[in-house]
Amino acid sequence: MEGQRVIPLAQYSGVTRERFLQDIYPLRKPVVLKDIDLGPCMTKWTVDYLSQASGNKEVKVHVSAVPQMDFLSKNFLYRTLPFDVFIRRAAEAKHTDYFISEDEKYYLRTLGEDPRKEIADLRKQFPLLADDIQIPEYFEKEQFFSTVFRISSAGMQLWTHYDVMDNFLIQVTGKKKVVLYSPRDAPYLYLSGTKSEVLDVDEPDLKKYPLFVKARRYECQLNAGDVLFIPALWFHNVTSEEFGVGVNVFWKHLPSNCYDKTDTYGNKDLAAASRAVQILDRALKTLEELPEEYRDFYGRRMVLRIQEKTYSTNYE
Ligand SMILES: O=C(O)CCC(=O)C(=O)O
Ligand SMILES: [Fe+2]
Repeated sequence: MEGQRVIPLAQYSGVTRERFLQDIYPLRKPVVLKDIDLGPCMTKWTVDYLSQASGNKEVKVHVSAVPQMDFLSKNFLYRTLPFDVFIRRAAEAKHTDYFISEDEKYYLRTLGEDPRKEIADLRKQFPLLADDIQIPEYFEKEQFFSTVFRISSAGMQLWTHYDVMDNFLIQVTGKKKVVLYSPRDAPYLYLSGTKSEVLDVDEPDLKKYPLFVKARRYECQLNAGDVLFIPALWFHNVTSEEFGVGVNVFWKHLPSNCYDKTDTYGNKDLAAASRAVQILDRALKTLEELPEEYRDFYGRRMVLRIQEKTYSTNYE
């Protein structure tokens, strides 16, 4: 976007668990951690090796004719492929076998065996490969939620969204550009559930999304070996500049009973948040019983009350 200010993320090198927990985690801001020992995956995870290690495991992938995936127009397909076929296609620019076109793009976000009930865990779904990666466990064992493969073709862009768990996005191979927005800027992102309708964050349609200019754009480049800490609720938009293999680990920042028990992706709103939204919907339905003049009056007063009671004064 013309002239928009970009706020670079802070970067730290060789951060230990102790330092992370003391100095970085409490700030609840995204940061890039460099030079962390991620284990043998850093040299081992070539296309050939990945294909051989877990080749015949079936994976469900996103396939798109264009690099910018669009959840509104659904310009992508879901297809199932053996892991080795998927890896080869994601790594090549032109395909001889394809679903849509010879330059279609691929994206994999791994799931549990039964995606509705089971949570993604590399140790269960890819045990051989899981041994190659040393996940920075800068949280208690009980807080662990999931480990997810994020593998994409060069150019692929994933829409802006938030997740409800804390997250380390570990870039093992390839390069990514990640654009982030604070949870505070949610009012400017035109949300549809957990996703932003502003798909093109570089050239947004400002006639359609005029408030988007107010969203402060944080940005980082992830190179092989980098780990991005994404706190829960921080929006992220990810573009793979090269074919690359990433793994992300979600963990629970709050006590387990705060989360939705049916959440297998790490992106269902907290149980109390969903309940509050339902109650608000009922209040809105009730306000419809009033004539416009009164609805407006009580509506404005309720907004004020919500602001007074919920907004944090802890602004930067
Ligand atoms: O890197 C990607 O492909 C997306 C990462 C992401 O959305 C996440 O880790 O929550
Ligand atoms: Fe995410």
